[in-house]
Amino acid sequence: MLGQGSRGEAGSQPCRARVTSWCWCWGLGSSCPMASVTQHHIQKGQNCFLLLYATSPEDSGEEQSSRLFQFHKDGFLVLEQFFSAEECDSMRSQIQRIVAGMEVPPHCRTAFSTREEEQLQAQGSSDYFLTSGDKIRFFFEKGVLDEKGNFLIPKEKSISKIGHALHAYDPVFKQITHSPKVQELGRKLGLEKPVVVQSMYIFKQPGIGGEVTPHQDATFLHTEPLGRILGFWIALEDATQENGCLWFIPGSHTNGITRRMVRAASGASTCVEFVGSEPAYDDKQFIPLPISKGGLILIHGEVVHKSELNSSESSRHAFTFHVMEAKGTTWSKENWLQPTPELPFPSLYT
Ligand SMILES: O=C(O)CCC(=O)C(=O)O
Ligand SMILES: [Fe+2]
Repeated sequence: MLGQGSRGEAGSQPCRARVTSWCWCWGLGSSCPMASVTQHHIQKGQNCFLLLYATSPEDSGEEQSSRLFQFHKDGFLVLEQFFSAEECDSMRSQIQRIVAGMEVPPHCRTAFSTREEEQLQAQGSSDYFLTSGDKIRFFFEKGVLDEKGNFLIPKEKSISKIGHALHAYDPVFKQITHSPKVQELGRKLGLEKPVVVQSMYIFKQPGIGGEVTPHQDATFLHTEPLGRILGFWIALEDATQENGCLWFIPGSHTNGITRRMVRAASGASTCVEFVGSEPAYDDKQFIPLPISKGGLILIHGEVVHKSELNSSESSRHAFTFHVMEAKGTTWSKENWLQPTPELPFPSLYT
């Protein structure tokens, strides 16, 4: 079984060694005995995973090692059938119950978007968004509300996402987030003190589910140093190119971030603002990652990813949560999302 335990010696000739074990390297630089191997063999970035080379063949776990190698290389990893159909259905049923009981005052009905201008207009000016980190709140697609916040289409078809604390306050999502297999994966990833910072249920409604423009999650969830954020994205239905699966730029997680969303100074007209800008990526750099219901995609906090408008007739529901390795990490006080006395970021390992 692959684990963190078998710390083999760092060979000076890593290419000849067999990669059988690994841990998360937090960019410890020269104090890390494996740093030279990492830099030589994996990537040049400061924040990267560190492969360890096992000394004994019994430790193998080659398949998992090669998957992890792929994760380090690409910045994302697909784990098919991580959750069962029943687990996916239980999340879907639970969200139906939550939506049935939804009450959102008209003035709180804001559209969710990752387009910068819209974000500043809608989320950025909205306290409803800014204080949603420790709540279960509802965000809507563009064009589904009139000026007074009345629904133009049935409300259950108008929701874009629910966030940002299902993992803490809803029993079904809490159980999934902290499920033994997620915890085991965290341990295999070498996470020592992982905390859950946010969660979202994303609907990608048929016909109107909006695009999520290219971004890096660390733009919104900034840490010092970088490299401490990991997204868990769970397909609750088959995600295809037609209904808006995720797309990634492989290897784009190694060059830091280009943009940050920060809390604006008090008195500003919006609650958040952007510092820096997202480069214009070439569409050809992205690869689609279709995945079946129950699949899990691990998303490195700095990998560039997006999803397109869902113009199909099938929805594309997903549950996603983000974890931070809290050991030796500072959460930015400028992030829109802040831990609160009611909800300090909970440990993944509970
Ligand atoms: O589900 C999507 O379309 C986008 C999700 C995403 O960007 C994320 O979970 O980090
Ligand atoms: Fe994202």
